[in-house]
Amino acid sequence: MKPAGPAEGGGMRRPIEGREVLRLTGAVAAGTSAELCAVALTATAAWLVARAGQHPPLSALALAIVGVRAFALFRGVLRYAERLVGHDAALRVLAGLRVRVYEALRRSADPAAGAPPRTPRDAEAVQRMVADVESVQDLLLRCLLPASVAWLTGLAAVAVAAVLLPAAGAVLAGGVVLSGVALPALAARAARSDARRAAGARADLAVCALDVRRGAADLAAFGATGRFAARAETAAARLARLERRAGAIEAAVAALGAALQGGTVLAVLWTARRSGADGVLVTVLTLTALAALDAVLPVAEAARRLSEVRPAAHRVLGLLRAGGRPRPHRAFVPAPDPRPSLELRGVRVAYARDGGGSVPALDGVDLRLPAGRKVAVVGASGAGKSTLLGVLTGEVRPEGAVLLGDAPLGAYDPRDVRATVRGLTQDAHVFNASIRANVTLARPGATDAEATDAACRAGLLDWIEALPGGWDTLVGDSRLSGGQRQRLLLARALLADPPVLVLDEPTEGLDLATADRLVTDLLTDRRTVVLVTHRLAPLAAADEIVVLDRGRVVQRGPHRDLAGVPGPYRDLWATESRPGTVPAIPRPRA
Ligand SMILES: Nc1ncnc2c1ncn2[C@@H]1O[C@H](COP(=O)(O)OP(=O)(O)OP(=O)(O)O)[C@@H](O)[C@H]1O
Repeated sequence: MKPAGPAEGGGMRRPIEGREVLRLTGAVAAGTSAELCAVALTATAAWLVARAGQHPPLSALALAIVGVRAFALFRGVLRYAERLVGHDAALRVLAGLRVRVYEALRRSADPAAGAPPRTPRDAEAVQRMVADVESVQDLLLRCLLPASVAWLTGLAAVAVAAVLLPAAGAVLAGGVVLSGVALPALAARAARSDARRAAGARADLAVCALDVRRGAADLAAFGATGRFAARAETAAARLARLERRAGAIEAAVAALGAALQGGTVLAVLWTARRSGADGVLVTVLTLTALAALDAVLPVAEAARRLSEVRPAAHRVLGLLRAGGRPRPHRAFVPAPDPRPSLELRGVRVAYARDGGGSVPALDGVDLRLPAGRKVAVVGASGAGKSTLLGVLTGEVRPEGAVLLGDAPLGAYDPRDVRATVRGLTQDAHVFNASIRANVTLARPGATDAEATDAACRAGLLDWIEALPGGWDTLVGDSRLSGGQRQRLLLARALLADPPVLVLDEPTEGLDLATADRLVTDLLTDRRTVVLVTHRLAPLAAADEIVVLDRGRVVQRGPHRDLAGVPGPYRDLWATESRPGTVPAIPRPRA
């Protein structure tokens, strides 16, 4: 049994590590100190002006003058320190979070480790998760940090005011609660429903814009550009309306905040005067209240942003919880033989339908693959061919039994399964890297001779050698023709050299002669091969051909038998043998 990787089986850690919590606390401390310096600066300056009006000796003002200078200086320095420490902590949290989220995504997408089959929306979900992680930065820097600083500053200002004049302290406390708690709650509530609607409108606009951009040529050819552009414009107008509304709410919250600040300042002034405090104290308390509310009012903006980023933060946390939950320790059976048999018994796969219910992609499929057997799978589009390969590789978990050697496929370490059954599946990817890196990805230790041999068998070598950059030429999905891409992926699959090779349409995009030569070569290989193909000409070399229709095996046997009996295979064979016809499996009538 192989040792588990560093992240495998790791328990759920806190979303933010202890050291980052310490850094963030430091940022809050620096931010609060900066805001307190600002409040103290206003209060001291107020005292200085009011006291100076009484014409005291200069020495009586000296300390306050020094205080004003010191508070102004420290305010700047501390604000800088807050930005520095806060951003440093947030970026560190983000860096750690990214690694853990990708790890959790990897685990949650590993079907062999218990993940559900992939859905077409998986890529969308991964993209959204990447954006979600970025929004955690906003959560820290624009929500939690400013809100903590504001509340602590408000609390300290209320305490100081209460010491100077308890009644004024009580009034200021009321103003702080209204501006720091009630107003933010209101702002968050208004923003929440707006954010939901705006997110929907933004997604609609993105889909429309993507359709117009990607399908520009088709739309122009069919004269439908105007209709699709109008759809995009409607979506854009709806988004603009929502954004204008959000702007109006933001302005209303700011106005309400200013009114609360003004009201609190006037109330403190009135209370201080009524309590008989001297003019200097009244001035100090009034301006302290003004500065304290200046510090507290940003909580409303933080709350508004919080309601925008909260769904994203929930999704990240949910993923970390699901992906980081300790997996029960599983004892795997030892790796299979170097040339194992593979068998499906009564295999059934049903995919969930969007509107509810499920649709069977495979229904009671049996398949025996003793070591070295060559099987071709044919059938109409949607018949279940790719799903069948997914079951063999462990990507799709079916009902029924899948035996690798003597043990169920699920009893093996997923890494052993991957090393034993693999090949070319429909979602294989060409990376933006050199041809060499793309081909040897399957076996990083492969020698040049082995890579050359795989490329030669895949019919790729002549093309590589004709390139000025040869094996070091940079490629990527968008820089290759369909045939080049397929051959490159096939070379990678051949170099992997697994005991059971599964190939989904390996000859797609190749000319017929090359495709037939390639399939014949694959079907005379020493290993087990399961091949999905639409081209029947070279299938005489296969031990068995399995014809699928709507998830069921409707015919099976060698080419010479199937081609001689009435049925979908003979129909297809007749069509393919007729010159100038496009092969296609006809569906038997239901
Ligand atoms: N992830 C999925 N979610 C929902 N339905 C799916 C999913 N994958 C496949 N299906 C459905 O299962 C059925 C079998 O699909 P599968 O891809 O196995 O067919 P196929 O024979 O390989 O088709 P093709 O030749 O077009 O690739 C189809 O009806 C398809 O729509």
